[in-house]
Amino acid sequence: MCDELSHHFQEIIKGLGEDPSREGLRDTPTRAAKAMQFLTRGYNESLETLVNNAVFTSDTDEIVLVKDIELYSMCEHHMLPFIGKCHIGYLPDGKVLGLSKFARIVDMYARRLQIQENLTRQIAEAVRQVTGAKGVGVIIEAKHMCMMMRGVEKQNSSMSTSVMLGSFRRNIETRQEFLSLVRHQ
Ligand SMILES: Nc1nc2c(ncn2[C@@H]2O[C@H](COP(=O)(O)OP(=O)(O)OP(=O)(O)O)[C@@H](O)[C@H]2O)c(=O)[nH]1
Ligand SMILES: [Zn+2]
Repeated sequence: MCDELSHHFQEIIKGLGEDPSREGLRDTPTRAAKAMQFLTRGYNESLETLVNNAVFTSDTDEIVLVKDIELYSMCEHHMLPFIGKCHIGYLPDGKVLGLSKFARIVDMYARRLQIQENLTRQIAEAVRQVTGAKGVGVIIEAKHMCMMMRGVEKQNSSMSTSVMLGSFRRNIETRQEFLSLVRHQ
């Protein structure tokens, strides 16, 4: 797989009019193939393995918030990075998830070719599936290199996306509490 990717990167380098045999580029196809595999390693992960049964019984009945989880993803339109942070809140229903697992879930979906809206939904649905929570809210704020380095070249705009499930969707007070926790905590 890496060999095949590496071959394609060599062709890309040639297509750009560069000489893939010059010293600085000699190992670049292999490096680039490895880097790209790293950046999309989420395809090789599964929710079950990642969670590793780290779901614990708890009678907490307040919103749990995990804020400012940094994320690095690749837009599926240009294969350029988008970079930002993710906030996840949930209202447990007898079970809580190991803290680190939220960041692992974010990475599993972020490390793929993505659009931000789908990424947000996939994270929310995974958290709901794993915890059986009464409600889940996910917000992502990100900057897209395809809008900054090329195209419209806007350096200061960012995109916010959110997905609210269960009580976060139905109950305005729960949703407001989540939003104010994200803003103020
Ligand atoms: N909704 C959404 N759009 C995205 C995301 N990442 C990139 N895009 C957009 O995908 C669109 C692709 O538009 P096209 O017109 O097909 O491609 P393009 O000619 O390269 O577009 P420009 O970026 O406007 O130059 C652009 O508007 C991008 O800004 C994302 O995560 N969500
Ligand atoms: Zn893009």
